Amino acid sequence: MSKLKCQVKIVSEQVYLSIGSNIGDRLANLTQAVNLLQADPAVQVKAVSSVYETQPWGNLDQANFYNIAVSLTTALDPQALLTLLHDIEQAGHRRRLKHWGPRTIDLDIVYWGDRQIETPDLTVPHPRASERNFVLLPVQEIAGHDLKVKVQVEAALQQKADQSWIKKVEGVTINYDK
Ligand SMILES: Nc1ncnc2c1ncn2[C@@H]1O[C@H](COP(=O)(O)OP(=O)(O)OP(=O)(O)O)[C@@H](O)[C@H]1O
Ligand SMILES: Nc1nc2c(c(=O)[nH]1)N=C(CO)CN2
Repeated sequence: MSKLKCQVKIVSEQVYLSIGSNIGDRLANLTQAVNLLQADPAVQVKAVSSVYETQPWGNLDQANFYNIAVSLTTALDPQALLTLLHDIEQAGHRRRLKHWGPRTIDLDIVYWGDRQIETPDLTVPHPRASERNFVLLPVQEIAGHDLKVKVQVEAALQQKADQSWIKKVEGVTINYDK
């Protein structure tokens, strides 16, 4: 009798990232980050939102951002994904100079399915996501049939906590290697 080979790949629930840039070529910085995510064999990018130009949040005295949301599944655990995000920030020459200050690239984990994660260096859902239009609106765009995320985002938007402006950049998309 021939042996039946069965390959099981364990993937996560849907993970949502928020990615932002306000130094240098913002579109190129975002595109590089998505390509580096997709290049990791343990990551499968599922959707990328439109590119949004957004008013700086928290520290108004800096250039406008480009922001996107990305959904993905991954075989990495949360800590390992955070390490990958930090590696991608380093590849994008991210400098940690000022709290909520200008940056070439910034990647945050917004939601991980409906999991609550609390470790010394990782809190999910992201503790400030619900206060940020630049996170909520791009995530809402790609939530699709993900009802749990849709409900969370809509509840946060109804609170209207964030008055800052956000607008879609027309005619621009993130081109990544699918
Ligand atoms: N959900 C999360 N996603 C990404 N980083 C997180 C998260 N929760 C906690 N952290 C921790 O936050 C640290 C600081 O992150 P970072 O310098 O990008 O903050 P920030 O983007 O300036 O501010 P904010 O956290 O308000 O977006 C990271 O090194 C990471 O350990
Ligand atoms: N518009 C906008 N403002 C911000 C952003 C960002 O990505 N977009 N990131 C911050 C720190 O995470 C602080 N402020």
